[in-house]
Amino acid sequence: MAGSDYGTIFKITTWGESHGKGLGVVADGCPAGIPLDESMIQEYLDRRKPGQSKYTTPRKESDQVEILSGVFEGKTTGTPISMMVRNENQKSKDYSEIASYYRPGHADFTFDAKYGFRDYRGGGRSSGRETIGRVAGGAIASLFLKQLGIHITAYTKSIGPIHCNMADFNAREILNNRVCMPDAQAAKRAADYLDQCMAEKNSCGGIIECVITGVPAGIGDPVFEKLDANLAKAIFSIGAVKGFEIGDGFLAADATGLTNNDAFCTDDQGNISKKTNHAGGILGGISDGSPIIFRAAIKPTPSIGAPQQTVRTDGTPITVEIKGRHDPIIVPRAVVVVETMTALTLADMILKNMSADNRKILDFYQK
Ligand SMILES: Cc1cc2nc3c(=O)[nH]c(=O)nc-3n(C[C@H](O)[C@H](O)[C@H](O)COP(=O)(O)O)c2cc1C
Ligand SMILES: C=C(O[C@@H]1CC(C(=O)O)=C[C@@H](OP(=O)(O)O)[C@H]1O)C(=O)O
Repeated sequence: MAGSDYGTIFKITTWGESHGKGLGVVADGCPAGIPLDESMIQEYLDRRKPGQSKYTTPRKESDQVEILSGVFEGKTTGTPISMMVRNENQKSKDYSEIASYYRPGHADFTFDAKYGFRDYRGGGRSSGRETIGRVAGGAIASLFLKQLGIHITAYTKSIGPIHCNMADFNAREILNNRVCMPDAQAAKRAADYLDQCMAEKNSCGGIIECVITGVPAGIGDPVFEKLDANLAKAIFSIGAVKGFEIGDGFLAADATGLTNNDAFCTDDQGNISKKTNHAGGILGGISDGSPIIFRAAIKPTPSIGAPQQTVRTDGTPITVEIKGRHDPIIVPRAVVVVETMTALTLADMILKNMSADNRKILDFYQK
């Protein structure tokens, strides 16, 4: 299927469907010599896997990864790294009904419009389960970036009307509570809100924020390959993402030049930095050395049990109560997907940047 590849030098191709035999990724362009084994990938996949709490889909999958190629004696070899996860808990008969109608908010109608035929078992290729390949490939990109001192942290900033109080930010909470919020009190209130939505067979959305530290100034290309443009594309490619903003984002529209501009300054060591970070760490599509900060808006899960109006594939009106095993909220499961798509984008742009400055090329050849 066209559109399943992402990246230029460090690139991935994801494959598989929600109810097929399995899903996976081929990650190519990763430099040789990076320590890698299955447990390092599994750590990331375990943060994404379904069936972990009452706030995720009850579909129980172990999501155990197998590395099929590209790793020898615990290190990447520089050749394509192929990884696979087998589906174990498909209950495809629960989905026979949705073959005959179009779920509001899901991709059923548009897949039929495009291909004239769709794998209706679960979301098929449009299922959130496809993100397994992104997380596995992006885990490698994250490990590549960590050795450069670049760290990516995403978390749930809000769920429905419940927002984290950033004064209470506690990084350990992100992995500790079921909604991945860095504020324990907000996490409790969010859980209550989710209980209420679930009791009404409804779903809700929220916002994921992502902070990247350690990116030096100078990463990203002008014009069509801007770092912020590529991050927006990577994040928008995740199912259910409906908004992206960087730095002050949409609030910048309410600011003036004086309040929005970040003043430059020089520190004690003579390094140039900025006094504030309204820009979110990117100017002219190129990193400016400040932390990169962006947010993604995630819509409510489309497949819900409450009655909804739709039509059958032949156009007859119908009221549906969708069955199957669905996430009551997508946000917490998408946090690690945002992190790993960010890692893939940055790893690729850093590798592309190696040829940007003749001084660096001369340095390499004159050594
Ligand atoms: C991690 C993840 C889990 C998801 N879980 C569900 C789910 O359980 N049920 C559902 O209807 N949609 C779920 N989605 C959202 C759909 O995949 C998505 O809404 C659908 O593909 C339509 O794409 P769009 O919302 O980007 O237009 C999930 C998405 C992600 C990223
Ligand atoms: C199983 C996962 O989440 C699935 C994402 C999803 C969707 O429509 O996006 C729908 C449900 O599964 P199915 O495709 O069987 O309907 C979720 O359970 C997963 O992400 O691993």
